[in-house]
Amino acid sequence: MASSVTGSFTSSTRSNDGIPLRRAEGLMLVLNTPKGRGVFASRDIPGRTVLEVCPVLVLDPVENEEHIRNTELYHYTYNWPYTAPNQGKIPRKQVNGSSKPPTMTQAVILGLGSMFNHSAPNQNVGWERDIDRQLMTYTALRDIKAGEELCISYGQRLTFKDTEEELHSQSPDDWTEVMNYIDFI
Ligand SMILES: C[S@@+](CC[C@H](N)C(=O)[O-])C[C@H]1O[C@@H](n2cnc3c(N)ncnc32)[C@H](O)[C@@H]1O
Repeated sequence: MASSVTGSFTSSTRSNDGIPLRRAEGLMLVLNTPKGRGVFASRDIPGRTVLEVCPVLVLDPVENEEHIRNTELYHYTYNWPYTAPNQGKIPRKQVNGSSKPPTMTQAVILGLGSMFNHSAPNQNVGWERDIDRQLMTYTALRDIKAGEELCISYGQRLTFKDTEEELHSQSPDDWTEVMNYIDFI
């Protein structure tokens, strides 16, 4: 990390106009689950609780394709709509030789957002992008009991073997059902 951060604050950093960042009480990181690390509830969490508001690092699409895609970090990124900086300026190179400016890229979610594992049958956390402010908000989709893992859905194209694959037959046939949960928040 660049070492330009110092202990001093400018007048603008004392402003009250900032974005409130939140992390709910009762979240814990468990290190050795079958999915690697995971986020669990250490107490009951009511449905609709905002679990975390996470700042986002939006990646340059070319850097993402040429570099990040070949690293472990790629498994932690989310699809993110891309707007070139400086109104209409396109990245220094196009993605995969395409003649069109990219409209999508990937983003790294800072904070706990990158620790939520995937569960198709037991998704209990929804996420919502705030494109303009480069934030991701995670919300409990239902009441969550102490001891439950907090899981999002990564969708259907996974880049790893899902430890819950055998449970998929019990997941909703109709994915609009899952979208309905998400509308609930
Ligand atoms: C965003 S990270 C989640 C945190 C990760 N478990 C860790 O320890 O850093 C995504 C990675 O977690 C693992 N993972 C998440 N959900 C999984 C699942 N249902 N089955 C197996 N592995 C899973 C995969 O290795 C995946 O690439």
